[in-house]
Amino acid sequence: MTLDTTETTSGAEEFAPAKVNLALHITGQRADGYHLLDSLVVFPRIGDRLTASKHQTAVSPMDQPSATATDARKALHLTLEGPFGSELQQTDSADNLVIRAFQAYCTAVSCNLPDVCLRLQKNLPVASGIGGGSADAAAALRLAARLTGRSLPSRDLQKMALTLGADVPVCLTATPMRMSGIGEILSLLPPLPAMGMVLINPGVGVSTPAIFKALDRRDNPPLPKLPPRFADLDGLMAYLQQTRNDMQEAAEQLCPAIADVVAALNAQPQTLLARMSGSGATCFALTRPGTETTLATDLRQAHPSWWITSGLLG
Ligand SMILES: C[C@@](CO)(OP(=O)(O)O)[C@H](O)COP(=O)(O)OP(=O)(O)OC[C@H]1O[C@@H](n2ccc(N)nc2=O)[C@H](O)[C@@H]1O
Ligand SMILES: Nc1ncnc2c1ncn2[C@@H]1O[C@H](COP(=O)(O)OP(=O)(O)O)[C@@H](O)[C@H]1O
Repeated sequence: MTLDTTETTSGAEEFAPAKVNLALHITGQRADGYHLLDSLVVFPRIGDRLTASKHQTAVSPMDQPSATATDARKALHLTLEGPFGSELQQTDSADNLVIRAFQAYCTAVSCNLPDVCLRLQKNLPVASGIGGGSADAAAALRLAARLTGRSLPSRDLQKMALTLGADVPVCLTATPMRMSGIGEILSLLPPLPAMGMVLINPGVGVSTPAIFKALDRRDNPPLPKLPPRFADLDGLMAYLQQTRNDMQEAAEQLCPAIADVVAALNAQPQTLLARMSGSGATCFALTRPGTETTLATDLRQAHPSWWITSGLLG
């Protein structure tokens, strides 16, 4: 995917695509408790948007943001908008991964924080297995690099990303990757065929550490050997059928709605593969390109309370 980075009259913008684990094998555990993964990660054109604009001294009542959080100590202002913005409002803005990433970057390049207002359009559900916070952190690192005009060697940037979260390094690439270690070892995948994707969250937040803790096994086999290329979408599906999400069973036990989502996706003719992403509760279906919209529409009618969205991959 080409990352959508724009300069507009209102400022600079970074797209923060969702991270979807097409397969997630848990292969071990480090002495510090972190789990070793072997995962195929992709980035649909579905995500948050982070914008930086020059400080405005006066804001008319019409322009008042839906929710505003200010990091007073450092003069970085973060406005939270969009369908899930208010959920993050309860958290201190200094803990928001956008602010943490900005601060970490500016410290590393020995720059003052740029005098900008940050605006996060939060379209992705929070704590939902699609790395919304990690995607935002990665977008903030990219934006900080643009605004300060100072770059970091890629090895240092990846190291910094890992301190913000195990999923942040892969989100920095926003490119289909095989991810291993605890998230820091990344390798390119063979080119993937075009496909559609539907994401569904049943409206339940799931705690990543809680699901890791609840796992029955931590020594599962790694991913099967990847072919040099996938002939077509059917070839990719045949490969993915041999893979799993090793967190899904534990997540379904703690959050039974996940099994309902996967069953609802599997009952639709457009679905080629349905599975949970990350530690849940968001699940995805892969479809032939063009059929993802009807799948999303059909399920929205049957399950109006679920968050359902669709997009293309590749
Ligand atoms: C499970 C995955 C799969 O992609 O996705 P999500 O469900 O978060 O989307 C990730 O490994 C999550 O990465 P991320 O959400 O960045 O995790 P972090 O903030 O670094 O860690 C949160 C907590 O999860 C546990 N953790 C995380 C990563 C890992 N490889 N092993 C772990 O045991 C640790 O208990 C840690 O304290
Ligand atoms: N910008 C952000 N977006 C989402 N979550 C954030 C953000 N900043 C901090 N967080 C915190 O990070 C945690 C993990 O969020 P998230 O990345 O959405 O989870 P997941 O990786 O499971 O999808 C949440 O509990 C949330 O409080």
